Amino acid sequence: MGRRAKNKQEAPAPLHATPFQNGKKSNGKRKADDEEGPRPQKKVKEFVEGSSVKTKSKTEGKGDKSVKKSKKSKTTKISEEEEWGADGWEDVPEDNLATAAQELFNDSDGDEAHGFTGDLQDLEDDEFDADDDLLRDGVPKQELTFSDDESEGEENEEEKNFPEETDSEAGDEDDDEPVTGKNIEARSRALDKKAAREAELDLEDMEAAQAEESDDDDMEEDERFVLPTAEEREKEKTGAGPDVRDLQSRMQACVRVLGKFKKLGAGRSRSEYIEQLLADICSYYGYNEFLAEKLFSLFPTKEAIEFFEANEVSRPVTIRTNTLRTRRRDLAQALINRGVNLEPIGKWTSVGLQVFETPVPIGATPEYMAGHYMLQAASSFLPVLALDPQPKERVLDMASAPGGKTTYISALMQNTGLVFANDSNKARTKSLTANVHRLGCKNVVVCSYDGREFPKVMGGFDRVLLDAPCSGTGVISKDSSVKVNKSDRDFTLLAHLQKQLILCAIDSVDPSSSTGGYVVYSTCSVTVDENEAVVDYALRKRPNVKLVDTGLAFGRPGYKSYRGKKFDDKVTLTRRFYPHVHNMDGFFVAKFKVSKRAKKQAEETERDEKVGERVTANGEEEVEKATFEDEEDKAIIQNALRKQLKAKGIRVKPKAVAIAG
Ligand SMILES: C[S@@+](CC[C@H](N)C(=O)[O-])C[C@H]1O[C@@H](n2cnc3c(N)ncnc32)[C@H](O)[C@@H]1O
Repeated sequence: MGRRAKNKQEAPAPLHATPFQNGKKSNGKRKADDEEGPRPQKKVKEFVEGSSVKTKSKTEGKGDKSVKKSKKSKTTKISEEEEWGADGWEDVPEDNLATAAQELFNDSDGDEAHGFTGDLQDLEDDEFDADDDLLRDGVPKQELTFSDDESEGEENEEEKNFPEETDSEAGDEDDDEPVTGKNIEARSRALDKKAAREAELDLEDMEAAQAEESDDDDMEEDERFVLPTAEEREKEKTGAGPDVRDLQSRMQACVRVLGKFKKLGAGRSRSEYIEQLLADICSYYGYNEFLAEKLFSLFPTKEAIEFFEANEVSRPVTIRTNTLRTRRRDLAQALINRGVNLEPIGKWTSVGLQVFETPVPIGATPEYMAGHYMLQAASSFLPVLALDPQPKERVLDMASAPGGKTTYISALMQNTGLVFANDSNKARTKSLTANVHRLGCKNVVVCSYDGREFPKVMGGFDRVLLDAPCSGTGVISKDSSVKVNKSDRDFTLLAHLQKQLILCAIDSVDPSSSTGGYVVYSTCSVTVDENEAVVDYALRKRPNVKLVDTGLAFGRPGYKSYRGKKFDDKVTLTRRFYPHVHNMDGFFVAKFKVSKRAKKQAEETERDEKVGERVTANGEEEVEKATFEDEEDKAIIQNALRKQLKAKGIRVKPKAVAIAG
């Protein structure tokens, strides 16, 4: 069994077993899987002075050819995104691209490599002939067949040449045989079948494990785990900290006890075990206590550990075909010819490809430079699929930089209509503009306003996407700084901003749009404060909107209640995506239909907005003005305006500073 089926993002795809599954090591079959092929990079932990943790990749420095982000790229990304959380990795830093491109095409003109936005054909014919020949040497030109490309309406000759596979043929597919244009579709089907067989085996394994577990019960009763005493814990803190293995087995033991508390509780309270487990999670994975607890409380105990484990593993490298420039089959063919090992992501997307190995930098191939694809996390396709933009519509992407979703929206609209790509961060609109040009999106207007200024700036949109600034708790595997740099206050402020933005997004929609009238709200965070609580707030503040089905084929329903706070029943229509369940970044998607406001409703909303109520991140109700006319909002908006003016090189009067006392 090769790595591909294992990493394949068929949804919902189970990730590898974690060391904590069933409180036991992963089963033999999974181990065999692991041994056969590379897997997402696991970070190895080094415990330094008790609780602080350093992480490094096992494959670091080994010359591994599998795709991974360079250290430089990671650092740049973190600094760019630390404020708002990473979202996918659409914004491959331009510097990296330029260097990588130059490495790949030493003969080509650096400026052209930067600025080229034309058609690949031009590149192939002119500058890159020699290099392409080199790259193509030894890789015979292959033919490729995809039947599900959205750009294709008719069945073509090539497809007819591939008869349906029988089960046995699919099963006999050899994983080590190279992927070719001809066999890629068959391989994909075979892998689907293998995955299904695997799932069956998993079930059998699980049943066997459960049976084994009950046999073990007597033994477990004899070997009840005893929590360390307060002194022992203190000693651990002041000393060198527990050994990694001891930590692991203590966590396993706590999970096991909490799973069968009545039997194994050993006279201690549940909260004592939870406290110990949380302390160990902080030491082992390197989270601050606040975030560890916040994330832990989202899941049942065993699943929480699976979530934390999945955050230690890189997500698969995925790209989105830009159908404005090419078709997926042609793109796959071109990349395969360069030696790239790839496969369609899954049935739910007709434009996504998953890259397993590549001998060339995937962010600097001629196809990349010519805008044939976007480096884009699979999760980042989802809000756009939910938005479902139609040709000729007027769409607002309210927080759009660096443009992964904007360019997808533009492609789905087939370069017709208008997409307003807004982002309040002027600096980030540079990479947005670059991507818009590279991908040949001609229906996009880039602008830079604070999203809360809409619809005053502009309204009447058929659809609005609010891919909101968030804490990034869904993308910890890409940006581990989130583990330690988020506090309670950050979540309160973010939720406040998200609530303001979502109302503006709703108010920017034309409720009488004949084709649309939708808002999609998404975040790359998994916390309830930033997701269900925001959606619930919008439903209460805008009685003219209702939640509708996202149309996404997978994902878990949103929480109906959380920590004593009950949300609107329809919140279950929202979708949550998790690294440990779907093998993609943690993500949240909600879709609203906006209707006309009844006059009475409009008046009520207006009144409400003057003295409304706000739900804080902790679920407490607070009285506040919901209009953006209160002092706090004014200050924020003023500040944003000052920044914008400064960025435009306009001199701004210094702020009046109140001097206390
Ligand atoms: C999650 S990222 C968006 C990613 C983008 N949708 C994509 O797919 O490439 C959130 C963005 O919100 C922007 N942002 C933060 N506050 C904003 C505001 N008040 N109004 C508009 N944009 C804002 C940030 O600059 C950031 O680029």
